[in-house]
Amino acid sequence: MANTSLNKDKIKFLLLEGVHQSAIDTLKEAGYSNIEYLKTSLPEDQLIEKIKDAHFVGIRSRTQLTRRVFESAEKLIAVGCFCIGTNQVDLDAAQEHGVVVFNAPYSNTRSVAELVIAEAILLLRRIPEKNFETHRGGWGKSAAGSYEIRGKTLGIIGYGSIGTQVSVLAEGLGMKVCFYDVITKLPLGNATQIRDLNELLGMSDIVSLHVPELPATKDMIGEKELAAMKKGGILLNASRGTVVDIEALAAALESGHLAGTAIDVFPVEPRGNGEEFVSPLRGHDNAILTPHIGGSTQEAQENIGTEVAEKLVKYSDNGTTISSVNFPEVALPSHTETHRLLHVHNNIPGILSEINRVFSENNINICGQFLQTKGNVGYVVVDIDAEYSEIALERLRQIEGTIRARVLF
Ligand SMILES: NC(=O)c1ccc[n+]([C@@H]2O[C@H](COP(=O)([O-])OP(=O)(O)OC[C@H]3O[C@@H](n4cnc5c(N)ncnc54)[C@H](O)[C@@H]3O)[C@@H](O)[C@H]2O)c1
Ligand SMILES: O=C(O)[C@H](O)COP(=O)(O)O
Repeated sequence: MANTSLNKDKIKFLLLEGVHQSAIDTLKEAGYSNIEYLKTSLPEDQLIEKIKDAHFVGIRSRTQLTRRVFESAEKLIAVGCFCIGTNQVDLDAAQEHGVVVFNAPYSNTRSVAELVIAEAILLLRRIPEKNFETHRGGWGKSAAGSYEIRGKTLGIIGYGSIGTQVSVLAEGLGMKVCFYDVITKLPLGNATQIRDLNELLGMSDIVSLHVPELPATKDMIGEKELAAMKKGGILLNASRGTVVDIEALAAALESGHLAGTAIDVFPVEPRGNGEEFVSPLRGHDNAILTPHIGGSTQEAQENIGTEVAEKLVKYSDNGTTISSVNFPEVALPSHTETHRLLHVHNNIPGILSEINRVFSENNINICGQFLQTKGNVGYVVVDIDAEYSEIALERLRQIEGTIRARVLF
């Protein structure tokens, strides 16, 4: 088991939002026992108090890690997003404070893809309305407005990890698939890339959104885009709530322009279970509304727990930052018989020579050195003889532009 300069029982992990038990198991197996576990997210002020003595924090999509939070989190060295999205984290502020952010880019993608396909079938058969009607004592046996999925056209917006899986599953069911993406993508199966969003909207029976939350995707589907969809079309959104203008969607359902919708993510979501969900879509029988559970399956959550916890352990034990979303990526070998210095600094000219001066002036032999920069931050890792690590660490911390430095034994 690798050693850290601080005893492992002093390294505190704060895990929020009920991340899976597999995360705790992974941390404990690696020797980390100082774990505070909360089932919910925390509002900013409470989070600021809790995070003060944490070295690592684990969150899901609900916890907002703002600049203010990073300013108070003096001990924090890494964030684990136990989900795909990282839009809830101020990544620039994290970088400026030398905090590495990891996520789980793939583990829940299959769960989202399965949900989307299931919703498409249910909406084409008008099951949500029939379900409500039957529960109310009605009996609406009719084929009117009900269709097979076979032969229908699915338009995917955002052909990434989830969009591509939806594409493959849809083709397996006999659908025609087209997609729109800002990047030229290799189509899987017989899918076709369409360069114009309006064209895709006009040719699809079902439109499914799989883009990230970005300024460019905010209200990407509004009144104009909904009008460009086929009459009787179906809209699915399991990406981010900001992507669809929800008032315009409600209007498109009310006017009968759309036959149905399934929405898993909303512009404003309750902060936790128990808080009322408010939306203009409530009360529409042809709208499947789910509480942001696209990735909420046992399989996905267990895999995410292990994946992200392993990344945090690796960074703590060894300094590796591979697959970080905001930090220079460095894959490091293990360091037996040497001590490892980790130096995070502002990416400014001359800082590497300042770092190397510490070793040359103190006659310290460098056994291994790794450097990577990303944006405004640089990350240098230096393996040296154990006896010199304390003095070198002290000197490295004095270099102007240093954000954070630590040593691994
Ligand atoms: N509902 C849930 O529980 C749930 C679960 C997992 C992921 N998600 C969300 O799903 C989304 C997609 O996830 P992913 O893993 O497929 O992401 P990804 O990064 O693999 O794919 C996103 C795709 O969108 C494309 N894109 C970006 N901007 C675009 C634009 N303006 N127009 C068209 N295409 C654009 C990208 O080029 C990329 O191909 C993310 O927002 C993620 O947070 C939601
Ligand atoms: O970004 C994600 O992976 C999804 O939005 C799921 O987030 P969750 O873990 O908070 O359900």
